[in-house]
Amino acid sequence: MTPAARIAAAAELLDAWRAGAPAEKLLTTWARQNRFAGSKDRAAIRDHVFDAIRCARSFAALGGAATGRGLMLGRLRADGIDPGAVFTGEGHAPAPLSEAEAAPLPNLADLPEAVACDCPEALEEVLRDSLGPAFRPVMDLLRHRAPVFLRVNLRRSGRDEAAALLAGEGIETRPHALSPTALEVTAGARRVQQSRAFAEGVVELQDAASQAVADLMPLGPGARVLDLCAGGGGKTLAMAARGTARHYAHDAAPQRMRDLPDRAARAGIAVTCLASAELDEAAPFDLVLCDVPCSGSGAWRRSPEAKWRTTPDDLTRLTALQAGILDRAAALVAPGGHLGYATCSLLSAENDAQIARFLANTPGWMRIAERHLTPLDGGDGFYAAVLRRGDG
Ligand SMILES: C[S@@+](CC[C@H](N)C(=O)[O-])C[C@H]1O[C@@H](n2cnc3c(N)ncnc32)[C@H](O)[C@@H]1O
Repeated sequence: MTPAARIAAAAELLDAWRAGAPAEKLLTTWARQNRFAGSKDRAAIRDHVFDAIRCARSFAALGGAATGRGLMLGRLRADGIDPGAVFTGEGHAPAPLSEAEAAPLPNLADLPEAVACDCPEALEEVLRDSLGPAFRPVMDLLRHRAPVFLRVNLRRSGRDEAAALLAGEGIETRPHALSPTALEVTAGARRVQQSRAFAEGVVELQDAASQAVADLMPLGPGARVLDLCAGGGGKTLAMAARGTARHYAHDAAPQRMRDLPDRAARAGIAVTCLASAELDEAAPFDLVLCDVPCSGSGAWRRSPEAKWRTTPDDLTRLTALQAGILDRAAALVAPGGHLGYATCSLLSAENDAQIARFLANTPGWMRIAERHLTPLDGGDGFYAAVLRRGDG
C-alpha cells in the first residue's frame, strides 16, 4: 500500500471508531478483510489510528472536523506535512481537499490549552485539580505512545544478564530508575514475545510504574499474600519473584486469571488461585493487595479510547466500587498485617481521597507508605498506598 492509501484506510477505521466500535477489534477485522495488506501496512495503519485517538481533540481542530478524514488531515498538519500532497485522489489516496479543507487553520500552538494537550472536556476540572502544575506536562506526554518495559524475573536472572541475553536476540534495553527489575526496550520491541528470554520466563512485559507498585508492598519471609484483584496476575508475579512469601490470587471475573497458571509456571513461581467463596476460609492474610478497577487515566497512552469515553458518572460508579473493594480487602487482613491499594489513575478521587475516606471510616489502620507516579516518572501513572492494621 502507498502511504496515502494507509491514511485513507485509517480515516475509514476512525469513522467506525467514532461510531462506537473498539479500535482493536476494527483493526483485526480490517486485517482479515484486506489480506493483501502486509505487516508493515498493518503496523502503519495501527499507528495512524491509535495516534489519532490519543490526539483526537487537537487533530480534529487542526483538520477542521472530528471525522476520520479530519483527524488524518490534522495528523498530517501536526507533523508539518502538507495534506494536499497526500489527499490527491490518485490511486487509493483520499479524495483531494475541498476549498474549506484547504483554507488556513490554526497551528497547534494557537489552540486553547485543553485542546492542544488533548484533555477530555468531561474530566478537565478533575484532572487540573488532581495534577496541579503537572497538568500540562502530563497531558502532553499522554499524547504520545508509551515506552515498552520489561520486568526481569530475579528468580531466573540478574538485570544485566537479562539485558545481555536480550541483546543477543536483537532487543536493546536500558535499566530504568523506577524499579530495580525494570528494563526499557529501546530497539526490537516487536521481537520480545518470540524471544528465548521471554519463553524461558527471564522477562515479562510489565510497565515500570506497575513494577514500582509491586516493589512498595511489604513481603515478610513466608508471608501469606493475597492479590485480590489479580486480573492477568502482573502484580502477583512481580511480588512473587521477590521472595519466599506464599501467593494467592483472586479476581471477581475469574476468567481474567486464566493465563496466570501458565505464566507462573514459566516464571518458576507457585500461585494458588482462589474463588470468591474460598476467600473467607483462606483468610487472614499478612498482605492483601487491591489493584482496583479505575479510570485508567494513568495508562491513557496505552488505552487512549478510555480518555474520551470515561464520564463523570463512570467515575462515581468506580469510586463506589473501589471503596467496597477496600472494605472487603481490609476484612481479610490479619491483625498487624498490611493492605495495599493501587490504581493506574491520576485522579485524586480514586487515589489519596479514597484512602483518606477509608482511614476516616475505619479505626485501627494507619498509612505507612504512599507513591504518586505520573508519566513524568517514565512509566504509566499509578497511585499506591500501604496501610497497616493495628495489632488489636
Ligand atoms: C486493574 S485490574 C487488575 C490488574 C492486575 N492486578 C495486573 O497487575 O495485571 C482490576 C481487576 O479487578 C477485578 N475486579 C473488579 N471488581 C472486583 C471485585 N469486587 N473484587 C475483586 N476483583 C474485582 C477486575 O475483574 C479486574 O481484573
